[in-house]
Amino acid sequence: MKKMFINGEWMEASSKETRDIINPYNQEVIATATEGNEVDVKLAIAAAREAFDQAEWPSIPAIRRGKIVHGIADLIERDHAELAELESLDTGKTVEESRGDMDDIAGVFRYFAEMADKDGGEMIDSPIPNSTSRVVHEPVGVCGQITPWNYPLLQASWKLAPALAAGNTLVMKPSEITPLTSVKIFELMEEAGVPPGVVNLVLGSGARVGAELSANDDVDLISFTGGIETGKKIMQAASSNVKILALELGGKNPNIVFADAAFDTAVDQAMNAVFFHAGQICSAGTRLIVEESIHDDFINALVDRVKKIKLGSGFDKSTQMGPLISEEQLNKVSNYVETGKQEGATVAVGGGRPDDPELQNGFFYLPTVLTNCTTEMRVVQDEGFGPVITVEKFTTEEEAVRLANDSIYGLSGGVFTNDIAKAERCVRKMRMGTVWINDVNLYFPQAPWGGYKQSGIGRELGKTGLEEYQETKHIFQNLKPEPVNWF
Ligand SMILES: NC(=O)c1ccc[n+]([C@@H]2O[C@H](COP(=O)([O-])OP(=O)(O)OC[C@H]3O[C@@H](n4cnc5c(N)ncnc54)[C@H](O)[C@@H]3O)[C@@H](O)[C@H]2O)c1
Ligand SMILES: C[N+](C)(C)CC=O
Repeated sequence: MKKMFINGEWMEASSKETRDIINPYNQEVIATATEGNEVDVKLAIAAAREAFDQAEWPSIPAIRRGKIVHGIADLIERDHAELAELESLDTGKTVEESRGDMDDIAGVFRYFAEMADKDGGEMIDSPIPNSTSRVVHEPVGVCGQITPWNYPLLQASWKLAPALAAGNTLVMKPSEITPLTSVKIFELMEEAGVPPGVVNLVLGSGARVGAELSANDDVDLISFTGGIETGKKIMQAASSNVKILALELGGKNPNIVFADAAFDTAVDQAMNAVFFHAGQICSAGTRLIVEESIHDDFINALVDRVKKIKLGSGFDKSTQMGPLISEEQLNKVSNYVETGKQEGATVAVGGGRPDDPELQNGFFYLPTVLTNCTTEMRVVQDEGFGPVITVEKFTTEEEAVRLANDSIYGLSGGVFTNDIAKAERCVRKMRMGTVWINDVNLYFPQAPWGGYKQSGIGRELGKTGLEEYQETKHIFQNLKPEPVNWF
């Protein structure tokens, strides 16, 4: 039984309800998790509140907090193989991808561990005679953290590491369908010496655990990664006590390919942009925008390679793409492609489930390329969150940028060209939080991550990722106090 971690103790939900955790490759039950509700999350929030207000964790020297966060990274490296396998079992992604995630995750804990004691505040040149003025950063308090199923531990690490380094206490709610690595990281945080009550884990649904965490007045900050509609609900709930809010939402990310780009690299990267983790990536380059003069050759080359993508178990070394996460997601992607067909898109390859008998129990969908797409189509505007690329054409640089920006989202985008001045002009006009020139889907702890427009509010990672978990305080000191005699 996968349990919750509240106030330093592993426990079952008060209701004793449970949930089966399903392997998306074959629908086998791989674990049973206790299913929390409002009662459990209130208990966890009370523990986090007390741990913060007693102030042991927020007030220990930051260098000691940093050492504990480094210790968590050490344990992730020690248990790297086990964590990667758990993540693949739970999500269906290839073990190779999960290993890469675990490297990134250890790096995120190290990055924020190093930052913990580097902020000594800032002196301000006070305009008032005989005074000092300085700015210090302090932890925000109790943080609620809600994560999605597509990168369960990676998205959790982007929240846990900075929150801890900055001296906060927290309650995390992972996706109810992929809790395995989140449970494991809480075991590792306990082993690393994080004091009781500082980190709390509540398992359960968004509608019950997530909603309570977002609305509860004892929570000072809510950090959410997930879909846009859930983000809007959380924003409303968080208004109850004017919580600090950080939202990492969806994307519908353009990938512009100019005729002068290195052709084979651009084809290769157009695939990397979207077929990792079966396209279930917020920053997946699902909108391919290709210059008309190379469009037909580009699509032919792309389709040739897409046909060869090997689907299968994430544990099979020859597998290049695993299943979708759930039946619900499979239906969503199938309906999305059907919508595209009705709108006039052409299926150049894929467009359905594979007929390989070995894949019938898994939630597999073929890698798919839809051509003849135009910006107003739903398939070009909606986040499908599956292995599907839509292809649009352009003739001028201005048109390419205009198409790329024609979206409610603004998470990420790519530009492929050998003309660096053109690339620079384009990326400066693209309204997205991350833009790549001649590359796709790269992120690392040192650089901020987040969205423009409806892709979110705030930034994770980088210096800003720590600041998200800090309050800013101005301290003014009168060095020569005496009566003012105004009244
Ligand atoms: N911007 C990013 O960095 C980023 C990263 C990963 C995923 N995502 C986005 O996440 C989405 C896929 O993940 P998902 O399907 O798990 O998203 P989701 O919004 O359905 O669920 C995310 C989390 O929110 C919880 N939740 C659901 N309803 C809730 C409510 N009313 N109140 C509080 N919590 C609630 C869920 O239980 C889950 O833990 C995609 O849109 C993807 O683009 C964004
Ligand atoms: C943020 N990222 C790219 C790691 C995962 C998005 O789904």
